[in-house]
Amino acid sequence: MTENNPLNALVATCHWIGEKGWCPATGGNMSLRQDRQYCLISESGKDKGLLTADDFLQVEIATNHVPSGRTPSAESGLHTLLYGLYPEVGAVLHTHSVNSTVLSRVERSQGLRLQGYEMQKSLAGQRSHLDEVVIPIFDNSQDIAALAAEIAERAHAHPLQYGFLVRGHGLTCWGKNIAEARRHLEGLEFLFQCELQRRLLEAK
Ligand SMILES: CSCCC(=O)C(=O)COP(=O)(O)O
Ligand SMILES: [Zn+2]
Repeated sequence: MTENNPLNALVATCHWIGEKGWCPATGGNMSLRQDRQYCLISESGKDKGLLTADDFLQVEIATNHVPSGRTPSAESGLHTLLYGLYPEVGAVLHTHSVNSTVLSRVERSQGLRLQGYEMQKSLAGQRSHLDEVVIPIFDNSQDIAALAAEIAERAHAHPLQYGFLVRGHGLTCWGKNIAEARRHLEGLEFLFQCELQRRLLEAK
């Protein structure tokens, strides 16, 4: 996967996500930072496994203004929140996998604790399975502005890393570029599957 053309790399990543089955129907949304002021976000209501470059709309990070007048993702406010909070974030991927949807409901606290997995090292800066990685969980809301405000509030107390879950909804994860966002997505999805299976087996 080349990032000589980041938009092409993002489109290829969307197709890969579609093949994985992590964005059924019209679920999910994806974006790419253009610069400090603007990002490109997928258009609302499309099958994200079939996106083309024309399906990405420019959105102003500070205001959510869309110069084209078209309709970007209903969850654009979560993407622009991340770009606004963290200048190092270069790409954001939001998916609706079965594992992220179920695990975020089974885990009733405000964070999913992952520990003991070698694959934690797929996440930037993680060096040992002995360390604990906590993926925050937020209750789902149809009010994206309110959800973004809640996430921002928690992020000020505990800076966000890698991704967060929205309960019964899915995963939003990111990276400094598309390759890193994609690695975080694949790593987290693997960890979610392991954790769900572990809980199922240990409950017997
Ligand atoms: C059946 S998808 C419900 C909306 C959603 O959660 C999502 O991720 C897709 O919304 P978008 O506006 O980005 O198409
Ligand atoms: Zn969603």
